[in-house]
Amino acid sequence: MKNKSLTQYLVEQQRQEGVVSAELRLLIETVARACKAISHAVGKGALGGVLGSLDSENVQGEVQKKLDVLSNEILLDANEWGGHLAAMASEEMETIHLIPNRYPKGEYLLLFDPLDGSSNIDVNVSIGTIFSVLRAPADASGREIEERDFLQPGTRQVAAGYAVYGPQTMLVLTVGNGVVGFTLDRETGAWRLTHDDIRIPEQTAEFAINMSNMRHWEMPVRRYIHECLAGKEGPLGKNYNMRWVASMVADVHRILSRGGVFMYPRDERPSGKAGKLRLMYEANPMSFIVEQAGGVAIDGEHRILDIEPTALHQRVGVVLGSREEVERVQRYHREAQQN
Ligand SMILES: O=P(O)(O)OC[C@H]1O[C@](O)(COP(=O)(O)O)[C@@H](O)[C@@H]1O
Repeated sequence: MKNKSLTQYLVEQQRQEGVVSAELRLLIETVARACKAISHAVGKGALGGVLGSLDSENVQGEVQKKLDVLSNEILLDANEWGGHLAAMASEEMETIHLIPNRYPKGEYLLLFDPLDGSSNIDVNVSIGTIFSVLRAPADASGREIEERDFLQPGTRQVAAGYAVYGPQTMLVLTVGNGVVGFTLDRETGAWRLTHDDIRIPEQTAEFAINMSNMRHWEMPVRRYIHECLAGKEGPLGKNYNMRWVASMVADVHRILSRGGVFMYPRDERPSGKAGKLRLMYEANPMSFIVEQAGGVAIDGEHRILDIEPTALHQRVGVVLGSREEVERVQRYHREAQQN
């Protein structure tokens, strides 16, 4: 049977489930089109002159890669004029991006990490784009959108997704009605539904963490990883495998495909306490997807989606994936507090 297109899927969600408005459908299709353009740029690599770094740094103080900036521009240009957005925010921009006055405004706010896993760009390893969609607050109508309008907990997201640029280009999406995956047909340029109702297995024996930071992790995470490393002879009674791509998109995609636990924990140093990953455009969209696929996502102790954001570029600890393992880490945090 022919695989459904992204448009067909969204129209069905609009008609049958009522979870997607016409404006949200346009928004998601526009983001998907932009991801297709980013995928083309990524695919050209050195032939397109897109590899390497620029002299600039982003708001996080990280050196910007050419593809970071290009992907950011592709997403801004694609989403400015359609009339579906009130404003955008990006990892690559210090402050929010208002829709220019020459274009009509819509009711949604779009946040994105245009190219996640930048350190993998030049070495031809999977990278991705992450996005999150919120509604502009009702009291924002008739006035200019401000940064505080974006500071909503992840539970308010109406859609979230990522594109992974790997051996295949895929778009994984939730509109709050489960998780689905589309594969880009490179011959026709269409997104085709290939992964219906993605579910994360509850149990796993695979973890993903940057082991080089072990000395900085908070104690409950150290305890958990020590137990994983102890294998069959240890308290967990099974041998674990480890994977770390260093692109959150690729690591989370593997976990959605075959289970596992992904961790970028808070650390013990005062300077690093909050973690590395960004709440609004990395942790929140991924947590929404993971929960919709039956998994769990916490900052160590608390559900990530319940966090009340205080800043656009806020960082957060992340432990997400298969239910049993994530709940174990959470339990270790509780036990550490009781002692
Ligand atoms: O290099 P590290 O410390 O292992 O960090 C890898 C993590 O950083 C990230 O790449 C985020 O950084 P960028 O958004 O700058 O690419 C995550 O995708 C990944 O999980």
